[in-house]
Amino acid sequence: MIFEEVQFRRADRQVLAIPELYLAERRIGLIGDNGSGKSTMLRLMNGLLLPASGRVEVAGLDTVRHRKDLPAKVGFLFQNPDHQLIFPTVVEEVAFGPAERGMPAPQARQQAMALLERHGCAQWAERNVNELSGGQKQLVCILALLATDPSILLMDEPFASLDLPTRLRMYRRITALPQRVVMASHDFELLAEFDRIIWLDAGHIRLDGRPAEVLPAYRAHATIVGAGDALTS
Ligand SMILES: Nc1ncnc2c1ncn2[C@@H]1O[C@H](COP(=O)(O)OP(=O)(O)OP(=O)(O)O)[C@@H](O)[C@H]1O
Repeated sequence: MIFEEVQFRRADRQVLAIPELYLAERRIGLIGDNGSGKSTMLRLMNGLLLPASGRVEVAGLDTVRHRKDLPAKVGFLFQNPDHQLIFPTVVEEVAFGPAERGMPAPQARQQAMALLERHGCAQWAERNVNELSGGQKQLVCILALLATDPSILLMDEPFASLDLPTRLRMYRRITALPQRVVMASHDFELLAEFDRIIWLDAGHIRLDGRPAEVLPAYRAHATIVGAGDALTS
């Protein structure tokens, strides 16, 4: 994945500026305060947003010129599961991606059932997605994404509403995945296992390196900022 002289604006404001970035590690974490540009960066990688200037290349594809080809290679997990779930039942949701990519419907359904079983949620198969809790919906989104077997997974705070046992299960699952993962997260326990962490600050890369370097630096910054708020409130 490559960012070259990328600028992105919202209304009149520049919200992301990345002069040059080459991402080759298998597990990359994005951290930063709310509004620092993490979601924007992920959406530039999946072609949902296009750079105002510069170039983004993902899985060898220029996101502007090859936008239509990106979904086959790049899986994206939204922060809010309601933005992702479109089918009435859980099994239909998980079976949709592979069926859309040409797998015969019965086989796609069988594979979806196997995936649901492996994650202990086969009993949800015929349930309406709207009847699930927020965390359950999030898990269905993750399984639907894994079912499509993309070569790159982009995840925007995927574990925010999962309970601890489910979160630990998903950690193990993500760690074992062969795919490249880029994940925006505030979950330092998981990010500590990653290969590279990028700290975004007001749309700029403030620090980029190993978790052992970047996570404590961000934590120290957050502590200082938090203490400042406490003193002034
Ligand atoms: N639809 C929008 N219209 C205008 N500005 C937006 C829009 N979406 C995001 N922004 C702005 O872009 C900037 C970056 O937002 P972004 O969602 O990328 O941040 P983030 O780091 O993912 O935040 P969070 O941790 O809260 O999810 C913020 O200043 C935000 O206010």
